[in-house]
Amino acid sequence: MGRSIIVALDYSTREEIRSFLKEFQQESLFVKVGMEAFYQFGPSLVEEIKEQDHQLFLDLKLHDIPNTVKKAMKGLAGLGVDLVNVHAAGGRDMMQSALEGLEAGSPSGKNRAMCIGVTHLTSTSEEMLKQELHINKRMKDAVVSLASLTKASGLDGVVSSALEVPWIKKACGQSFLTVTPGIRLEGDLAQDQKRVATPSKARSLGSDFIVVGRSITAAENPYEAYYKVKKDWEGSYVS
Ligand SMILES: O=c1ccn([C@@H]2O[C@H](COP(=O)(O)O)[C@@H](O)[C@H]2O)c(=O)[nH]1
Repeated sequence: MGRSIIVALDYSTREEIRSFLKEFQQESLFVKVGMEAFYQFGPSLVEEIKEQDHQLFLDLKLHDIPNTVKKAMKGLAGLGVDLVNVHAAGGRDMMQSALEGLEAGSPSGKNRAMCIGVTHLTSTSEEMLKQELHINKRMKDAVVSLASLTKASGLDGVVSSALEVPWIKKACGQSFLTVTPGIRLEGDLAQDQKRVATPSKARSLGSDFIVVGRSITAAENPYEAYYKVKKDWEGSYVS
């Protein structure tokens, strides 16, 4: 898996998802289906996207007891997605069970999907970490602590903000994947995101994947916005 942009398909209708993807018939994208789309449109949406040869991150952030997560992951593995995730706060047993379920459910002859752990959501601020979650650590230390647990549990990487990537790579190694949402083009509103970076900043900090939703999907012309993000991420226009 090379460094790339993952487009969050957070649309409220299936038609909007279809018309976005229609613009990219000549190009294979890496897209993300999250709770909003999956809970409405289900596995058939995943199948439809995979048939178009796009890579797919199914972002359902599983967080439950180990047995439940193992069985849920076994079911998701059958969908043939490329990347799945769990909340690292579920702990080592839960994360290892997720991997067991993923391996058990993967189509025979195919590699299992990559599995990553969500550290602290990019909508969490330093203040919220202390005041609401009662974690008396700096954000970077709290994120590295969950990243190290994720690595020790055998997962392939983490979700964090781009701002913590250098510390994660230092603690967990360069090949440990960092998938970073909270991406905004210069001048875009952060909205509910608290730990944000531009695509070029994320790249310079070492992110492997940036996850971009509203800067693309809510733009007047999402197709052009995708290439604007790509230009900032790669440093040159590729179309
Ligand atoms: O910590 C996290 C984990 C996941 N997300 C998801 O990424 C996208 C970001 O959307 P934007 O519109 O670019 O803000 C969204 O699907 C989230 O569920 C995240 O933002 N932070």
